[in-house]
Amino acid sequence: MPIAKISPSLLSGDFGILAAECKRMVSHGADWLHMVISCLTKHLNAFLDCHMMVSEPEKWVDDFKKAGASMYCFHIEATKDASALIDKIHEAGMKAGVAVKPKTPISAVMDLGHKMDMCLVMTVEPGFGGQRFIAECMPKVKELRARFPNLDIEVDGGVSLENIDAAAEAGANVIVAGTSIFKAEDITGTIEAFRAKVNVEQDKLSKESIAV
Ligand SMILES: O=C(CO)[C@H](O)[C@H](O)COP(=O)(O)O
Repeated sequence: MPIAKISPSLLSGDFGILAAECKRMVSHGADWLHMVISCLTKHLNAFLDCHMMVSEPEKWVDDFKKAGASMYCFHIEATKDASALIDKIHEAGMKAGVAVKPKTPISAVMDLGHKMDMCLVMTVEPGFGGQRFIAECMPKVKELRARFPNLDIEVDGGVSLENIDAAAEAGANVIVAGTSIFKAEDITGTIEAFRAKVNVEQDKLSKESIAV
């Protein structure tokens, strides 16, 4: 049962982020959650980016904070008041991420651009690893990056060496990868290739914004 993915990211320093996939954990109850996240924080000094693929994301904020989560990323489709939920997450002392499913227009989160710490643009339907990267989501990343040059933008789902160029060129700077990392012959080399591509594109974007 995969519960954590390594995400090479600009946010992350040398270790990468551990993006906990919280749908399965939540289904096992709060004790299981505390066990897994507390255990990770005990043994790893990593930024814990928790992607909450759950309904009623408001319910889990305090439990995740207690367990040691660094970022609480909820789905825009799962809440009626995203702005209030971001406030609640910040008050609890975590960073707030907002995830958008492939069919949800990016306009759904544009008003939150100055408030959220990260936007996760899903590149597969949430559910399971090993799906095909949906390249049609890249214009959403591009639009978000054009409007918010300093926002962390994450992509998650089917990301691999074949499509990292498209994601990085669109402006994504936080990469979640499961299959392409864990099935790679050279895991370190694959993470380094992701990181290098993201860094090159982020440098280009920051030079462009200075020039404007
Ligand atoms: O969150 C997920 C789907 O909901 C997966 O974990 C995500 O798609 C990453 O896995 P892979 O890189 O194998 O696609």
